Amino acid sequence: MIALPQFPCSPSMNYGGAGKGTISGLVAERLGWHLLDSGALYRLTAQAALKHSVAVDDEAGLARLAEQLDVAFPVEEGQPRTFLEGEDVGQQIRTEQAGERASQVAALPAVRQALLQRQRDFCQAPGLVADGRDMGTVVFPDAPLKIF
Ligand SMILES: Nc1ncnc2c1ncn2[C@@H]1O[C@H](COP(=O)(O)OP(=O)(O)O)[C@@H](O)[C@H]1O
Ligand SMILES: Nc1ccn([C@@H]2O[C@H](COP(=O)(O)OP(=O)(O)O)[C@@H](O)[C@H]2O)c(=O)n1
Repeated sequence: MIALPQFPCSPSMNYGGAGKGTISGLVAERLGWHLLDSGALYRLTAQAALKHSVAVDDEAGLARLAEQLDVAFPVEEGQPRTFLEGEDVGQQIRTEQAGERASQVAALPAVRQALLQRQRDFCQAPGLVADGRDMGTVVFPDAPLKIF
């Protein structure tokens, strides 16, 4: 982790429920680095679709939503929060149903393409811990450390 490019990224990939989100958060906190929970972006895209009545099979409409997604991940009183268009949706996007909708929108290539640059934009100094299945292969192929 010393021979790093300008803005190092450490993607982690794993199966759902294995604890990768928890570990990623702890590592980012310990290093004082940024954190990308890529799954949250897919969950938020699905949530935005629900809010704006865009069908889960409307690939072009979903890609537009993903491109324009108004999201924020502030930490308030030590707690990470997830905002969509100014509304705290942290609870709503964590339900099983929200996860299923996220998987549906994540299967659409145009949505994945739309979220690609947004995810790369998270890679800022002093570094980024990026959590998600395609972090090391597609989003940050040059990451100096990949944990599978
Ligand atoms: N080391 C651990 N020991 C016990 N429970 C854990 C540990 N890491 C994570 N968990 C719990 O397991 C569940 C899934 O963890 P999470 O980090 O969301 O997994 P993933 O990101 O791989 O889907 C959460 O409820 C979390 O609190
Ligand atoms: N990098 C990523 C992250 C999530 N996803 C999708 O988004 C869903 C929600 O991601 P998550 O990380 O919150 O959930 P789990 O992987 O823990 O189920 C996943 O089930 C995948 O379908 C993806 O396709 N690519």
